[in-house]
This record gives sequence, structure tokens and C-alpha cells, in this order.
Amino acid sequence: MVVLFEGIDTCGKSTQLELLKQKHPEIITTKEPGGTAFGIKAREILLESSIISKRAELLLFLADRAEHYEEVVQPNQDKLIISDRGFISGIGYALANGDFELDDLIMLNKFALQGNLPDKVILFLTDIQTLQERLGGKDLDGIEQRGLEYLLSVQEHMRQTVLTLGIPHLFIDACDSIENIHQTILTYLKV
Ligand SMILES: Nc1ncnc2c1ncn2[C@@H]1O[C@H](COP(=O)(O)OP(=O)(O)OP(=O)(O)O)[C@@H](O)[C@H]1O
Ligand SMILES: Cc1cn([C@H]2C[C@H](O)[C@@H](COP(=O)(O)O)O2)c(=O)[nH]c1=O
Repeated sequence: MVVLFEGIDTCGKSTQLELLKQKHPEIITTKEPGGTAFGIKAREILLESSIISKRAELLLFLADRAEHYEEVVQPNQDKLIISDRGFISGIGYALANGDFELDDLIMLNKFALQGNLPDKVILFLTDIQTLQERLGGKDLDGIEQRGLEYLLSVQEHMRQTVLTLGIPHLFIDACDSIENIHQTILTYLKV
């Protein structure tokens, strides 16, 4: 089973993935971008904000997704795989960047994933105050520097995309405590 942890920057995905991995080391945990050797290089380019063309940015995220699918997801289909981000981020951030149609983005992402969408999505939803506080506590990369309004619009596109595609999902209140969220995820995943 493939599960995506999704949500905008600082909503708590990595914290929860780490907690889950501690309790269940048998789970295959991975991330996009950065779950493969190619992805580590792509991530550096994507986050340093040197790409001017939003199409080039989209295509590099898609290349990373295709490589990640073949290298990490496909060989582990029989296990529980949880990825810190995936194609819901791919669509949410691209829609917030403008100039793209949802149908085109779905088609491109299905192409990258060889038609195999994840089984479940856990989407963390935050609010402006929490986002501001948590972003304030870190050095911002090129994408985070696009600002609060941009990130909240990504979040809404992600929410709408999950609903439009009808993927089994859990919406998480990212402002809840770390422990409460952990318990909610354990219950949802039945692990
Ligand atoms: N439920 C929570 N309550 C309070 N603080 C939290 C909670 N979850 C995470 N944090 C803190 O918020 C910050 C961001 O968390 P984390 O790195 O897990 O987010 P993320 O979604 O993986 O971020 P990014 O996508 O930017 O890598 C960290 O300092 C973390 O300790
Ligand atoms: C997969 C994917 C990611 N992004 C953005 C989202 C974040 O700002 C960064 C990744 O950094 P993180 O520390 O792993 O959260 O990349 C995107 O714009 N498009 C995508 O497809």
C-alpha cells in the first residue's frame, strides 16, 4: 500500500513520519523530492530557486517522481510505503504557480507514475498563524520564500485535488498536538 503524507511547508509531515518509523521500522519511508540519488540532486536545484521557468520546475519535479516511482515504489509494492510528499504536492504547487490546468497536471502525473496513483493520502491542514510561527523558526528555501498567501493557496489546491480525484484520504488538523496527530494516524492506518 502506498500512502502520501501531504501538506504545505512546516505542517508537520516529517515529524509524524519519524514517529511512525520509530514505532514501525518495517514501514518503507521515503520522500519527494530526495528519495533517490537523482532526487537528492534535483532537490538541490529545485529548492535553491535558480529556475525561472515554472514549466521547467514542474518537469523536474515530474522527472523526480518518475525516478522515485521506479526506484522506490515499484520494487516495494508488497510493503507499506509512506512518502513525505508526492503527486498531490506536484499538483497543488503547480496550480498555485499559475498557467497550468488541473486536467493536464493529472495527465502528466499519471504518466510519471505509470498510471499508479497512491492508495491513501493523509493531508495536513494548517492555519495562517501556525504557518507564520513555524516558518519564522527556520531558514526559508526558495519555495517557502514565496510567502504565506502562496502557501495557503497551495493548501487549498491540494484539498480540492484530493476531493476531486476521490482518493481515500484523512484530513489532519496540523495545529493539534504532535501526540494527538500521531494517534489519529495510527488509527487511520490500522498499524
Ligand atoms: N503538531 C505540532 N505542534 C507543534 N509543533 C509542531 C507540530 N508538528 C511539527 N511541529 C514543528 O513544526 C516544525 C515543522 O515540522 P516538520 O518539519 O515536521 O514539517 P514538514 O511538514 O515536514 O515541513 P517541510 O515540508 O517544510 O519539510 C518543526 O519545528 C516541528 O517540530
Ligand atoms: C513534491 C513537490 C514538492 N514541491 C515543493 C514543496 C516544498 O516547498 C519543497 C520540498 O521541500 P520539503 O522540505 O520536502 O517540504 O518542494 C513542489 O513544489 N512540487 C512538488 O511536486
